[in-house]
Amino acid sequence: MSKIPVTIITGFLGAGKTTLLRHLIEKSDGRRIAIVVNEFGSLGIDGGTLRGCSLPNCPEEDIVELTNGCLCCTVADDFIPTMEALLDRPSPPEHIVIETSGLALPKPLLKAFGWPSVRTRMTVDGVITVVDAPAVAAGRFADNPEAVERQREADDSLDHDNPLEEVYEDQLDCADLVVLNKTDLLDEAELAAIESGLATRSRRVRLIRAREGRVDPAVILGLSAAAEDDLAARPSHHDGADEHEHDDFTSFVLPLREQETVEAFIARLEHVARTHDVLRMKGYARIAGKSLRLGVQAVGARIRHAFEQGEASPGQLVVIGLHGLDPVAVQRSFNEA
Ligand SMILES: Nc1nc2c(ncn2[C@@H]2O[C@H](COP(=O)(O)OP(=O)(O)OP(=O)(O)O)[C@@H](O)[C@H]2O)c(=O)[nH]1
Repeated sequence: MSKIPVTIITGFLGAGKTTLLRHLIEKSDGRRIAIVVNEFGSLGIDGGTLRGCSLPNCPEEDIVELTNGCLCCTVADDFIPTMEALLDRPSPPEHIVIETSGLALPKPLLKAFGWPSVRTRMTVDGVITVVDAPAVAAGRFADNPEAVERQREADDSLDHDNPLEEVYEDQLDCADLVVLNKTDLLDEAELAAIESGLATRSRRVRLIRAREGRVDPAVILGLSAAAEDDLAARPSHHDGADEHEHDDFTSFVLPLREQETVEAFIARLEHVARTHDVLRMKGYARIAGKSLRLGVQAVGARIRHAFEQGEASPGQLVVIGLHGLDPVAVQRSFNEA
């Protein structure tokens, strides 16, 4: 019996995983793909976005959401039973694509493919890591080495771990293919600088550029990497650790009342993004006098919005940031703008 190929799509918060996945489904040429989506934060916004595609080759029942925490930490309870249920369907999918949460470490997930109940029936075709090019260019994932050195000189007991950098590097070092996304937001010199930085990493993988996650499915599906057999070549900051916690990050949901205008709503979000170190916001709200709800997506200070179908009230906003981000202070900033 041939094994069902599984593609894992990973990448930091807001890099463009759902956008890429949506493009993949649209262009998949009738191939029956099941999607497993995992989110950090409790709302299931990504599942809703993908269901909104309404494509004949991706019916709603083929989109499975795992929202009970981070995939890499809930492998036994949630993930394995979900995969078994997909395999046991009367007509199993031809390909399975898993979108991990932006904070997930892909390696524990890869290890799960060694479990007896799935090992003989599935193989990891490839790990695709989506990189947010402007976030890398802005130094989001890298500390200034001189500043770290100064800190260490001042206090040599300092255990300096940058959680953003760790997650980003773990995702890169697990990849079979790196997609450098959002290339529309940088110039050629900036892109070339990121590419040469990535080329110095120990794990050499193919790297391609993309806008709006537009990558030919033939490039992404069918890598035949059998990644589960190749764990040793994929280093992780958490190798040797039994558990991986997400205490470095926090997520909460703000309820949103009806907003007077689109402009006023976006101004509130901009104010929050300026006032707090928010990594990611996504959600929706009802706008006075409009029948569709307004969906919003913010990555750092960059905000996009569009009217969309779906339940509009109560409006909700998922906010993700580093540990210590205070929901009360964020709500206050939102209200005061
Ligand atoms: N300018 C620009 N924006 C993009 C591009 N690709 C995606 N985006 C936007 O970036 C935001 C985040 O995209 P998503 O696809 O939701 O990112 P994600 O990685 O799935 O996010 P999480 O699941 O929260 O980690 C959205 O507003 C997208 O429209 C791109 O190539 N260029």
